Amino acid sequence: MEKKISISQIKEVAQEAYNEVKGSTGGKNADYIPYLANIDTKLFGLSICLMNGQTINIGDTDYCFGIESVSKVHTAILILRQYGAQKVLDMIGADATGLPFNSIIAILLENDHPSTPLVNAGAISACSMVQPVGNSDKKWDAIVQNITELCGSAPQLIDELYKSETATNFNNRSIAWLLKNYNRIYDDPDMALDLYTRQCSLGITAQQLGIAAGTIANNGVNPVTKQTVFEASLAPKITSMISTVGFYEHSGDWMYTAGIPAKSGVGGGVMAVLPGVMGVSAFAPPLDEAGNSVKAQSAIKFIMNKLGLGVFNGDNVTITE
Ligand SMILES: NC(=O)CC[C@H](N)C(=O)O
Repeated sequence: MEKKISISQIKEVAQEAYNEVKGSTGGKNADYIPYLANIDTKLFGLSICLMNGQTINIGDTDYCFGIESVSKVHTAILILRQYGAQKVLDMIGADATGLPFNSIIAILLENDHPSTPLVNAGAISACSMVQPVGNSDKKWDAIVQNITELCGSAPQLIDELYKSETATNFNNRSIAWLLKNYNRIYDDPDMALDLYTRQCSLGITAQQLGIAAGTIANNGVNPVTKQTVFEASLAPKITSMISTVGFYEHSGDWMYTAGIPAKSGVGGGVMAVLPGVMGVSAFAPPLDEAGNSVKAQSAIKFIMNKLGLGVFNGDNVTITE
């Protein structure tokens, strides 16, 4: 069905979502990475990027927080750009795990397969695939360049977070070497792990993530810079991956209740993609038990439900002035 929504309606509903959710006290900061435990729990930002390049920003949308697992989406896009959809499917996979993001059992259950680039195992594997293989500095440049293009501006490494995470990432070290054992690491395992840890430690704002989500929603063309970042045919590939596993073991509940593919990070960021309509990002540090920001989920769900939007609704949505 045809559905028309005005920009002022979106602004109003976004403000309402923000006001509604702002005071909620549920969840708690990630504390297995010491840096994240100390971030102000009250920070809250909400950002929407429309296909005409207009952004709507409410609250702490300029605050630079740890991108963490949201970066898995960006680097999945990078390897899709470098290898194409079929190779990514063959070398990593595109399956849901139904298990926590750092699960080792998931690797064993999938018959040695990292499942998807959007859990820790597949993300470390993705970092190992980034070209040029064998050159850590150039791989890092490619990762940062790709994120910069998706967001329309550069992320900034949070050195303290990088150190904090490197000093405590024992589970991820096991994952990297287990994958090596199964021939699912395509470069040096320690290098792949370090690149993964570093990309998770990049600082990003909700506004930047909203624009990256908007770039995916806009079939690879950044709505703000107008740059074609990736081929349009890759957009449904990345969106399907986000919808199957973006919230880990809560992904099904999320799609059922909110109707929008979204990816979380333990830094409190969430990036959500409504193809052809908008990118939405929200940031607030306290997390639920699966590592997804409580306030970000509530705010995005509120917007979707109130506007009657969702990828499964079958509507042809037009945004009017
Ligand atoms: N879900 C997340 O954001 C996890 C990212 C974090 N760097 C980790 O590997 O544990």
